Amino acid sequence: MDTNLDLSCTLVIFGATGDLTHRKLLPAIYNLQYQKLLPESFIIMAIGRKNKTSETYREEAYKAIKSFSRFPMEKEIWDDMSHKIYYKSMDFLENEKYVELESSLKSIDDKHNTKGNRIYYMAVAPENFEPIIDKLHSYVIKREGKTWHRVVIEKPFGKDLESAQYLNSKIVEVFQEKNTYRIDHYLGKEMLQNIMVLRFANMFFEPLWNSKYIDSIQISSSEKVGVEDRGGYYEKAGAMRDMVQSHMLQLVSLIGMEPPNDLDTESIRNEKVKVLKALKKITQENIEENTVRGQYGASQSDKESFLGYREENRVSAISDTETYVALKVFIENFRWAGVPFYIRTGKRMPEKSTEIIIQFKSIENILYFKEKALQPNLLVIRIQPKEGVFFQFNAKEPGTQQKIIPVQMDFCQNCRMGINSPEAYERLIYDVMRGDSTLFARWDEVEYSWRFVDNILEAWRNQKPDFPNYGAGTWGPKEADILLNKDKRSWINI
Ligand SMILES: NC(=O)C1=CN([C@@H]2O[C@H](COP(=O)(O)OP(=O)(O)OC[C@H]3O[C@@H](n4cnc5c(N)ncnc54)[C@H](OP(=O)(O)O)[C@@H]3O)[C@@H](O)[C@H]2O)C=CC1
Ligand SMILES: O=C1O[C@H](COP(=O)(O)O)[C@@H](O)[C@H](O)[C@H]1O
Repeated sequence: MDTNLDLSCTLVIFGATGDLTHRKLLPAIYNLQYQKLLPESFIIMAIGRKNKTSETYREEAYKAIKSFSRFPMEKEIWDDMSHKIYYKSMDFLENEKYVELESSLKSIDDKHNTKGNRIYYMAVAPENFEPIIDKLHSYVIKREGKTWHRVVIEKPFGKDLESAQYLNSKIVEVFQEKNTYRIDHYLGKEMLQNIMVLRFANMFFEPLWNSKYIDSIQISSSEKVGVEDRGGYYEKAGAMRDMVQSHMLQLVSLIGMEPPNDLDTESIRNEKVKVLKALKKITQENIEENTVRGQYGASQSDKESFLGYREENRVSAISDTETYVALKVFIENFRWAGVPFYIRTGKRMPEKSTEIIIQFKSIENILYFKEKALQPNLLVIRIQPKEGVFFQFNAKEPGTQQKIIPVQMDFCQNCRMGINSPEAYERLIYDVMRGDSTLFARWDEVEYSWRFVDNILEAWRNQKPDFPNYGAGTWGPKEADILLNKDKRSWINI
């Protein structure tokens, strides 16, 4: 990466009054400013529908950053940043507003010497991605000299394969692939970036990373929160589109991929996409034995009481939107033949946690046959909230008796003094400025994820689920336990 790159640009945020901008984007930008990573000519053009002045928007941004930033709010840093934030109120479905927008952006370019470079960030509902890009094409974007125009598309990228293909066809009319950043913020998380390092920089993992030594893999991402106030969006998405199509399948790719020839963007993406192409199809014929879906219902205990998904979000009383998914997935290639990848994700679970558990095969118990069955070795990659690596192995319990017990080595990355891991969005926004798309999804990754997910959604459409089927604050429907019990395994909660 060229460290002398000129990062001058205007970041145009569509949806700047929304939840994502407040909780993630503004704090991430402040954190970059805090670390002195932003150039003098870095400007934010915040766009929302609500009527407000740049001054009132700055006050709102200040509060958001104060609440959500990992670095403390410091006057000097905020002063440096705040006067470079502009707000424009516009309905982004109105054509003439784009003429005004271009004129505002032009005067910002001239005043702040941004060189005309721009990032258009789509922090808006998915159905608005295409109309905005279309209008930018007609009224705003002009390719001139060395200036660059990049687009960041939030997820979900489409609602199925067909809509994703359509959206992509519209994007390529305006932006080259190298200027298109399909964001999956999980890829910006520290421990996801660490997966390749763990696998390919350690002699004791890579030789064992295959079906000969690995029994099964569990990838779990649980959230304590419910759908909160995103019911309008979520009702059309569900956990499958919201989490599995993007984040969970990215985790599968990183765990399953072959070593790339090189660490450049395309070599890594080439290997990831091969995993997605090799996923065994789940269709009507095998849906029962490979999938479980759930929706949380109301629950009450001494400590807490929760509304069910339907009441909490005021959606249809017969909504069949899933807030929980568990899958058994196979990668049909030489390395992974026969190794199940169990995936689960859900809202309103007992805790917030994302982790990957690699369960190794049990050793032939020839020597220690008097023992109860020896515990399998486990390698746990902790993504969040604790970041680190945990390894479980067998050892002799101290004492006069021969007793073997599982013991653990636990490396906690974010417990180490002085480590305050960057938020995913910090890294990702910085990468867009630097023109590095390694941690973003290439079109074919999105395409093959949809191919896999669409088959499941199609099969589910043919059956009416019996929802709600798990209580808020529990680990999901009992069928998810049965999914593993049938294979003589169970979910591991470390
Ligand atoms: N929130 C999150 O944690 C995450 C969100 N995402 C994705 O980010 C995107 C944004 O999500 P989120 O911030 O939650 O959504 P919100 O509903 O909170 O925000 C939507 C934004 O779009 C603006 N808007 C809507 N319609 C118009 C219009 N016609 N003209 C101008 N502005 C309009 C709203 O402006 P106004 O309020 O002024 O009406 C608001 O700024 C989505 O694609 C979502 O899937 C992805 C990961 C996490
Ligand atoms: O993309 C999304 O991710 C969040 C979970 O992200 P995390 O970084 O907090 O694990 C999820 O809540 C949201 O529904 C989804 O759109």
